[in-house]
Amino acid sequence: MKWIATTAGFVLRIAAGADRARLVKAIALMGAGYLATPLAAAGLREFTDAAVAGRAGPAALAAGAVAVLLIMELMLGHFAHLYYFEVGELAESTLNEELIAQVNGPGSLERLDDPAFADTVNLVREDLGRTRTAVESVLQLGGLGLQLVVTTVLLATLDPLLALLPLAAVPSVLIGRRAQGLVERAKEETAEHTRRTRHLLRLATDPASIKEIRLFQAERPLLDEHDRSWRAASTALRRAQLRAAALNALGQLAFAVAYGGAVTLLLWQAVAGRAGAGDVIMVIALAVQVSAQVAGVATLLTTLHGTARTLDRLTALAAPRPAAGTTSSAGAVAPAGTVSPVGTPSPIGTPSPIDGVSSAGTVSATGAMSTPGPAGATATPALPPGGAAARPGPAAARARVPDRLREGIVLENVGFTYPGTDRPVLHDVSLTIPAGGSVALVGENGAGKSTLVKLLCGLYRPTSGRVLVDGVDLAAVPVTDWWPRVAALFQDFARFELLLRENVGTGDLPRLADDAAVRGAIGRAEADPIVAAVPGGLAGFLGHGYGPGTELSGGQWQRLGLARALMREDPLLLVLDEPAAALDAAGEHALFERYAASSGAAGRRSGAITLFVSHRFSTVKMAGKIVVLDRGRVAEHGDHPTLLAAAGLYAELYGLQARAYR
Ligand SMILES: Nc1ncnc2c1ncn2[C@@H]1O[C@H](COP(=O)(O)OP(=O)(O)OP(=O)(O)O)[C@@H](O)[C@H]1O
Repeated sequence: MKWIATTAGFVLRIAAGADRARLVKAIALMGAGYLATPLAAAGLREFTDAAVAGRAGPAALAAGAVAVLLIMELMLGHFAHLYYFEVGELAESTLNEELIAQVNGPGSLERLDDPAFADTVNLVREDLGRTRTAVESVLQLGGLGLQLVVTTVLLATLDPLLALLPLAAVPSVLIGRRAQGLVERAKEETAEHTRRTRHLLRLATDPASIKEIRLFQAERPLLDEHDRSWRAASTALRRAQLRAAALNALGQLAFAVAYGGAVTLLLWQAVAGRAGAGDVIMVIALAVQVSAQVAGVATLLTTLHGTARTLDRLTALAAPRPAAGTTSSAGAVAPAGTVSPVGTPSPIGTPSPIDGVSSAGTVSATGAMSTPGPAGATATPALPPGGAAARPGPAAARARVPDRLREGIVLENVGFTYPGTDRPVLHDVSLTIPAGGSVALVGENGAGKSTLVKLLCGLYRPTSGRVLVDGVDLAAVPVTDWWPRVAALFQDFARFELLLRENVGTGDLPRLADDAAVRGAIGRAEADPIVAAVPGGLAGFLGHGYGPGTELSGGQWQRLGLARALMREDPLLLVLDEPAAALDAAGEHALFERYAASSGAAGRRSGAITLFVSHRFSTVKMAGKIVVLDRGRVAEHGDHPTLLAAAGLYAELYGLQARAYR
């Protein structure tokens, strides 16, 4: 039964944190309302005895008291509801924030790749919608507890044996809990089917995918698959719910027998002359209340049990989790300082491998940083076998991100396996990207370009090897220090359906409302025509998702994504993962020429590195260094003339594209 106190305590703490004054008022009103019910039964006894004895005055007084108590029961519950409803909404918002923090904590990308984590997030997201009910349940449970005590005392005054009546509730409560456990387990077991069903539904209704579904005439197979998933989930759930209902009925039956016994006992005493008419009326009224109270407690406990499960899931989200894959060092990460939902020392607050200081040390001891060659680039000498052992010991202090890059970024034997998989997608990547340089990553689909980009951005951590920024191991730097120095446009960039100003300004939150800064970034991305075309300009709403906004074309969304990436004026690393994929060829060329000029200036100013991924070789050849990835390995690197002369994979890919354009 400890879980009841733990869960109720948690819910009350969250509710008090949301609005203590309202919570106190709700408790007071609710307590008085619940107390009124058994007292009304006692009033009925007085009324009956006085009426039977022909005492009109006391009978009228008792009748008035009963009326007032019944009005209190109705009214106070209603007013309490107004208070706890608002408190519940605020508590839900608090828990939503907790969930958002869990899902968006540093390193969370790795965890979202884990299907079990994703399932738990889905379940919690659904459960949190019932937080208001949880607050209500806890208050009602308290009220019912109070009622039960008063009812038991009143019953005991008639016959001590009757005090045992509430005990008859215990089996039904325990059975009810077991029944709820069955349903919850079924929910967990079917979570994957439920997730798939939702995904298929989203696919079938999302304007972005519906075009392809229509064109490929995939509605039927999609619907069939949706039906199969839905059936698999709902059949198992229905079975569990039927079993739970049967168990609940069994519990209620046990209580019904006890109830009948109590009324019979009092009737027998009345026949024997040991009890009056008022006593019989009171026991009938109270026993009915006990029945309702017990049923209420059982229902509320099952609701609370659901809440306890939600807490377990929230705690599970916060718990460090061994990374999937083979030897990943990446662990579960959550924002520091968060408090465990159940009030126990939180795994959330413990230093995590990605935002704490790792044992990898602070400064590269390998001397691997090489000076830029004529093409502005040199390969990093690979570490000898056992190179990891040459690392410095545990860092004495948190490593710092340099203010400006003097040397550059070095990848040292970097390997990577996505969590939840066992197939490495990067193998032994060793590279030097000199400060101020511009690098193009090329390679066939699935070669690992975007993965490398994510590692450089600190969104994932290498499974093996290191990423060094001016000799500082990124693993030793809190990622939240690194991220402000990175600007990026990802291949799957976000479409923020917000105001145009917000869509772009999000790239540098402190300057979100700085129109000059936003316009500057828009200018650098050559996105001014979009601002002119959107009614309201910067204050215009984008997308149809949440209001009457302007829908943009794919290329226009990407331009704004680029502007967002260019909001940060002083990044050490600017990453553009296929920034021109949705742009026309002229647009791409103009963009890169302009972009190369400004990135050159940034490189001279702060040593900033520009890294872009592109499949268009007319763009790629502008880069100071080109890195060719082939199935997760660096196949070759160098500048355009060097790679052409080498007549390797680059020359082959370049030749193919050049011929296609001839
Ligand atoms: N989140 C993920 N979980 C598991 N595997 C992934 C994930 N993202 C990518 N992969 C796998 O990693 C490999 C490299 O993917 P990546 O996106 O880095 O390739 P890419 O070179 O950027 O390809 P493209 O040119 O198509 O964008 C692919 O085999 C892909 O299936």
